[in-house]
Parts: sequence; structure tokens; C-alpha cells
Amino acid sequence: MESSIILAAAFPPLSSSSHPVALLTDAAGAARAVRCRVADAERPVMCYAMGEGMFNAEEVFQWESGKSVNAIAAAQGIRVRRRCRPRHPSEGIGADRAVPRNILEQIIWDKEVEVAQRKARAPLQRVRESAEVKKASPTKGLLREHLDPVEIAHAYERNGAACLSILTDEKHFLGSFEDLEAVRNSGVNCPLLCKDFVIDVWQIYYARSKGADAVLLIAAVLPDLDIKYMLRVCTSIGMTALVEVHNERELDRVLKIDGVQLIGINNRSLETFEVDAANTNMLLEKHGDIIRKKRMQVVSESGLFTPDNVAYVQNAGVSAVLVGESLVTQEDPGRAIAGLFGKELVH
Ligand SMILES: O=P(O)(O)OC[C@@H](O)[C@@H](O)c1c[nH]c2ccccc12
Repeated sequence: MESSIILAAAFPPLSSSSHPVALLTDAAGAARAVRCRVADAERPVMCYAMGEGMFNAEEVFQWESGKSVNAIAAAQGIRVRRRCRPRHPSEGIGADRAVPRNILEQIIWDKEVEVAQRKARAPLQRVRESAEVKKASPTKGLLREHLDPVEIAHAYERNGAACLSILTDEKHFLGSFEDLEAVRNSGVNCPLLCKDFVIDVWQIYYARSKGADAVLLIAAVLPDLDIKYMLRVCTSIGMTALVEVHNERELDRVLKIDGVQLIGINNRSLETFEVDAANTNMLLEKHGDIIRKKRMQVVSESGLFTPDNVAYVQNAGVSAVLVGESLVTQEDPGRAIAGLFGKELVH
């Protein structure tokens, strides 16, 4: 028990005034987590776990409340079920969980395995040490796996991209953290967004250590408490979070979370990968007022192929667009930026 508390003290990213107030135990009585109260938070923030590594806030809540992670997520309308996460004893391994229900669920199940393996290879302490390096601002852009990431990043930057998005998911997008690191080390000045499926704070520290300035947090995957916790982690290491939504329910949830500055509206459903170019405008028509009042910035993501597409979402009030496919599939992806905006962006 004592060593658990020391471990918690050795990892105080939320606030220097954090102090452990309770030790949470699992059904077998083993120490699972330390609950910390953060002095400047409105409510106590739960975090940290012992043993194999760290748990996310939602998992700690799970042990406290007796509810399964999937039950908590489902109550928030999240349809993606988690598979490998430490389960509450009340949650059996149902036969229905043998087969993913859609593309996003498949990606997340693969991500759980990948993160567990990566975590074992690079323990948090080491990642965090190398994580306290750079600062940046919000980002956009995209890099496709079949092109030289460094070359294309420079082409984007030369042609006026405000930021660069680098996919790091290997299995489903053929991206990599090596790509991210190579671009960072190649001398680009643009901020870099690590584009991945974050399910664990470990990934945020890891992205930072590889040179990312921002990470994507997907509301279709992360329950509210995880988003809140991850936003605090981002702030504590000088990173920006782009919080992505696809539908009204997700946007409603995200608008209630303090500290979200950057919302991405994905025109593509990650469950089906279908694109509805009108999605950004539809959501902004309904919620634009509150977004403006809260001074949040909106990025329209995916499926933008023509200057008309871009003008359409710009009229809806977005401050940025995130474009991948329509640039990387053209012979000169850098010049394709000018084509998409109907003008040269180079100053
Ligand atoms: O290639 P497109 O349609 O221009 O989309 C880019 C980007 O928006 C898309 O890749 C994306 C948006 N959100 C994501 C989440 C994970 C992986 C990828 C994405």
C-alpha cells in the first residue's frame, strides 16, 4: 500500500497540489488505484493506478461505482465497446464481444492490444521524461502512408498549411510514430497533430515524446471523464487536444466539458466510413451559437475535395479544415492546397 502512494506521488501531472486521498481496491482486495483530489478542480479528479500501469479516470470510477466501463460509456451513447480494458467482475465476457460490430470497434480493439504492447516496451516514466520538450498550437493537415511523410510535410508547409496532421495508427492507416518523429526532426515549423485513436493517457505522453503538439480525442470512443482527464494531461504537458465529434449527441456531450478549445467535426462516420459533406453545417446550424459564445474553434474534417466543399464549411463558420485524401492523391499535394482554396495560401 505504501509503495502505491509513493508511485502516485511520483506522477503528479494534474497539479503539484495533488494528494492521494483513498486507495481503491479490486474485488480481490488488491490495490488498483489511488484517488487524488486536485485542489483547484471543482470536483475531485480521480486518476492513477498502480501495478501494471496507469488506468484512465473512467476505469477508476468503474471500480468505485461498481459499473462496467462499457455500461458507463453506453449510458453516454457511446456504441464502441471496450474489450481488453480491465473489467469489472460484474461484466462477463459475452459471446457477442467476439466479433466487432463496426469498423471503429475493430480499430479500437486492435488499438487496445497495440497500446498494451507499447506500454510494456516503454514504461510511462521514461516516456514522460522525454515528453516535456516542446510547445505548440492546434493543428490540421494530413499525411498519407504511401508518400514520403517528410517530403509531403514540407510541401504542405511551403504551400501554406497551418499545421500538419500525421496519422500514427499502423494497422488501419499505415501510419507510424516513426513518421511523426521524422517529420518533427526534419525542420518543419508547423505544429504537428498526432492522429490516432487515443484510448489511454500513455499514448498522449508517447505522442509528445515523438514531437506532437496536439492529439486527437474522439468522443465516439472516450467517455466524458476520460476526455476531461486527458484534457488536463494535455494542458499539463503543453499540448492541445482536438476533440472530435460526428453527431449531435457527441457534440452535446463535448459542449458540456470545460476546457475544450478545439472541436473537430468529422464529416465521416468512423463506424461506417461514410461521408456526409453537410454534417459540419448541420451541426453548426444547431449549435453554432453556443460554440461561438464559448469561443471554441471548429475544424471541419474529412471528405473535402473541391473549393466549393471548403467554401461551404467556411460559410458555416469553421476556422479550419482538415484535408487528407484530396491532397495526397494528387500528383503535387502541395499545389493541391491552392487548388482546394481557390487561391494561393503562401504569404
Ligand atoms: O482524407 P480526408 O477525407 O480528407 O480526411 C482527413 C481526416 O479528416 C481523416 O483522416 C480523419 C478524421 N478523423 C480521424 C480519426 C482517425 C483517423 C482519421 C481521421
